[in-house]
Amino acid sequence: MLKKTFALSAKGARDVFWAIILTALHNLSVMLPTVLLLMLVAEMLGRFLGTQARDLSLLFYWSTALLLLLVIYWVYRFTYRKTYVSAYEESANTRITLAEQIRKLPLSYFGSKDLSDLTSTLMDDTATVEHTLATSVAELFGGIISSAVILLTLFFFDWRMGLALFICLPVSMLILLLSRRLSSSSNWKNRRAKLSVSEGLQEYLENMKVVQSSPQKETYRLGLEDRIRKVVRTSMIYELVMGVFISGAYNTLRVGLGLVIVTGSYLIIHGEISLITYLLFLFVAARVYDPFTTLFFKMGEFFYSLVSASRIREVCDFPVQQGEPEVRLDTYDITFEHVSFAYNEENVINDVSFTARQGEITALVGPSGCGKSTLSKLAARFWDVNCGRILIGGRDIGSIEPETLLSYVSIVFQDVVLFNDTIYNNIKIGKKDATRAEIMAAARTARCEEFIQKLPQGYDTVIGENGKTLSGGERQRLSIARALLKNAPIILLDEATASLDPENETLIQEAIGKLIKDKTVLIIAHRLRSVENCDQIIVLREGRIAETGRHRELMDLNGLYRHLVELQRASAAWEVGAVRQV
Ligand SMILES: Nc1ncnc2c1ncn2[C@@H]1O[C@H](COP(=O)(O)OP(=O)(O)OP(=O)(O)O)[C@@H](O)[C@H]1O
Repeated sequence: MLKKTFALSAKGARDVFWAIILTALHNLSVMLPTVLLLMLVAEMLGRFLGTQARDLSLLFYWSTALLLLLVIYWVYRFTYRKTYVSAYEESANTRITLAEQIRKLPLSYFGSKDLSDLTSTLMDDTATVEHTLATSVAELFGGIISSAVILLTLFFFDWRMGLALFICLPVSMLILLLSRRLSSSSNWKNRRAKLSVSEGLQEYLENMKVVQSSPQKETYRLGLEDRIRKVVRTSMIYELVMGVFISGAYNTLRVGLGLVIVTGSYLIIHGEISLITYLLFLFVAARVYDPFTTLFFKMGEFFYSLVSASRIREVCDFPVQQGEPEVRLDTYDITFEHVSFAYNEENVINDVSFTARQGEITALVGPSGCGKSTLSKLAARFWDVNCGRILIGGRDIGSIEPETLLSYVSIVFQDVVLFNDTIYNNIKIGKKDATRAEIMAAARTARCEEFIQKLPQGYDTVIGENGKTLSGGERQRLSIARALLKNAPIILLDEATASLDPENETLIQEAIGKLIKDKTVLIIAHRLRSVENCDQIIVLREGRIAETGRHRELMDLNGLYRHLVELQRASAAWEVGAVRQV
C-alpha cells in the first residue's frame, strides 16, 4: 500500500517498512526508562512504608538504565538511517526513474503538460515526498504500532484505565481522516495555483524582450501578480481548514490525559487500583501521546505530500510507447498507408498514402499548417498514428521501440535543440563513440569550421543555453553537422536551410547531396525552388494529398503546386521599397 501511495521503488518500500518497525521499537524503548523509574518508585515506597528491607541497592537500576540507554541509542541510530538516509536515497531514485520515464513518454504527453509542471513534479513533488518520508511516515505508522502494543500491555494491567487513556485516540484519528476529505479540494486548488505561478514566471522570463517592448506589459505584470495573490489566498484557506481540524484532533487527544486522572482518582478512592498502577498510567499518558502530537502538526504537510505522490504516480503510470528493441532494418523505404492522425479531436492528417523510397528525395510541400511537419514527425514515431500504419523497410514502426527506430533516423528540424555544452559535445551527440577527427570532418562538411575557428576556445567553446551565443544559421549548421556525423539511413529535414544565407545554403546543399546518397530523405521546404530537383513531391492541402509527382509534372497539372510556385515567384520580386509605391 505504501509503495503505491508514495510511488516508491521496491527497495524504498522495504526501507519505509523497516523504518516503521524501528520507529515503533524506538517509541517502545523510550517508554522503558519510565517503567524502570516506576519500579524504583515502587521499591522506595515499599521501604518507606516498611513493607520491604531498608537497604536499597541501586546497582541493578544503574546497570539497567545504562543498558536501556545503549538500546535506545542503537535503535535510534538504525531508525535514523532507515528513515532519513533512505528517504534521501529514495527521492534520488524517484528523480532518476521519473527522468527515465519522461524520456520514454510519447510527445503527445508533452502536448498536454506544461514544461514547468513536469519540472515541478521532478523537483518539488519529489522533495515534498522525501520530506514526508523522512519526517512523518515512519512516525505516523510506527506511532500507531507502538501505541497498539502499549495499549494491549496497559489493558493487561487495568482495562478501565487503558480505555480512559486510549478512547480519545481513534476519535482524534477520525477527525484527521475527515480533515483529509474536506481539505482535499483546497489542497489541489492550492497546488494548481502554485503551478500557474511557475508557468507564468517561466513565460515571463522567456518572453521578457516581448513583454518589455509591449504596451501591454502592465497588464501582463498585473496578471502575474494576480496569480501570485491567488496562491496566498488558496494557501490560507488550506491552512485554515487544516488548522481547525488539527487543533480539534490535538485537543481531543489531550482529553485522554484528563480522563486518566479522573478515572484513576475514582478507582484509587474506591481502592480498585494501587498507587503504582495510577502513577504508571500517568507517566505513560504524559509520553504516549508525544509521537501523535508532533505528528498532528505535520498532518497538513502529510496530506500535501499525498497530492505530490499522486502527481508522481501520474507520470510514472503514463503508458510509454512499446516496441521491440532488437530490430534490424535492412531496407529503408518509408511507406505511409492510409494514415490519419489528430493531435486533439480533429484530424490534421487524413488518409495519407505514399512511399518515400530509399535513395530518393521526397519533398513535402503545401500551405502553412497543412501537416508537413506532422507527417515527418509521425515517420520518427514522435506520435503514433490514429489510423493506418507507417512502414519502414516493410516493418510497421509501431512495433519498433522508439529509441531503436531513432537510431536509423537523422533529424534536422526548424527548432534546433542544442545543449549548454561545448561545440564539440553538441556535435558528438550524433554518434557517441565518434573520434575528434570524425567530429571535425562533419563540422567542416556542414560549413561550421569558419565560425568555430573564430570562437575563443574553438571546438571547446561552451555555447550557452540552447546555443544562445550563436546565430540562427550557425545553430542550424551545427545540427546539420550532428546529422552528418550520425550518418543514419533515413534523413528527415524540416526547413533545413531556413536560416542560411544564399552562399551558405548552396554549400550546405552540396554537403547534404553527399550525405543522402542511397538514403531515404523526407524533406520539408517552404521555398519551392529548393525542391525542384526532388524525385517526388507530395503536395498537401489540409492534411490530405492534393497532388504528387515531379516538379515538371506538377507544373503541367496547373493545380495547387503551380499556384504556390507562382505565389513564391511573385513574393521573390517583392521589395521593401515597393510598399512606399503602393
Ligand atoms: N503539438 C500540436 N498540438 C496540437 N496541434 C498541433 C500541434 N502541432 C501542430 N498542430 C496543428 O496541426 C496542423 C498541422 O501542423 P504542421 O506543423 O504539421 O503543419 P506544417 O504544414 O508543417 O506548417 P508550417 O509549414 O507552418 O510549419 C496545424 O493546424 C497545427 O496547428
